[in-house]
Amino acid sequence: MSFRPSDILKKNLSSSSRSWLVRQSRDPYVKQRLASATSYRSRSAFKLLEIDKNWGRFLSRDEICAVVDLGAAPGGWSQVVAEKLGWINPALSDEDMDIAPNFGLNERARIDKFGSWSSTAGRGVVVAVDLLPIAPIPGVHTLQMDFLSPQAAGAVKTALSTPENPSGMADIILSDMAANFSGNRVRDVESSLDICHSVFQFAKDNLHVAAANHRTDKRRGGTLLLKHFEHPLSKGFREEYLDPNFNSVNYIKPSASRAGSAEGYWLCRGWKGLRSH
Ligand SMILES: C[S@@+](CC[C@H](N)C(=O)[O-])C[C@H]1O[C@@H](n2cnc3c(N)ncnc32)[C@H](O)[C@@H]1O
Repeated sequence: MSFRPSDILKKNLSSSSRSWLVRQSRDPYVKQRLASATSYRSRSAFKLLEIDKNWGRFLSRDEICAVVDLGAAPGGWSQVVAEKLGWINPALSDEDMDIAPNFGLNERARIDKFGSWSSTAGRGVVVAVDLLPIAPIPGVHTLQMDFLSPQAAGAVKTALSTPENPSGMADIILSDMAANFSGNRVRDVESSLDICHSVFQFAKDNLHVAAANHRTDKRRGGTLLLKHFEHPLSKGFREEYLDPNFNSVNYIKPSASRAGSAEGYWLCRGWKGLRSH
């Protein structure tokens, strides 16, 4: 499938729509995603693949068995996680995948070789939440709801509680949630911070704490990957809530994230289990 706006189409569009179309048509990640109907559903998937690859492949560790994906629609991140947990057949091994700098190009090779994604028996549970519907993904339990609603935490907890994960605790919480842009910078940052606070509250009650005895149980403190928008208020949030409660917090701007966007991610590793907020 190609994505090149025709001259007639370009002539009839507003200048902002025209530049959007041109930008899309030149974007290597958009091209890659459109190359196959069975490939990742979102351009965002390449951000998660890049972060995982550059930060210790935290999605693939053996002990990972419960992952929450917040703001998951259309499902690109959930596809990546389902693949890492073995729910989607990774026809090529991780070693074969040379994600950077041409993120996902081996995905094309994988699809060419095997025809389409195929599902297998994986491990663990993935819970994906969004206001919008998410088409089924093997191994992923989807919840269509507002994560900021009072019912959300309980619903996610129930979905996480499986015979394999009786505590209902999460090993990894991912949040790519973003409210629709209003165009008002202050309001947009405030909505992003509301989301960050709500995700932190959920993490506080539901992220695995490191196992007390590392010799018998290798489980580390849980991981939180949290999208936010750069702003002094966001920096304050990080200093007050994230830095004291995780062993490490890193700011990441993946190359698949558009340079002009203020979005960034905090990768917070080693939840300490403090309950001070
Ligand atoms: C950038 S998209 C996520 C893309 C996704 N990571 C992927 O790879 O397909 C952000 C999502 O956040 C969702 N969202 C925003 N506010 C939300 C809320 N309060 N509750 C649940 N989802 C929300 C939006 O509906 C949108 O689908």
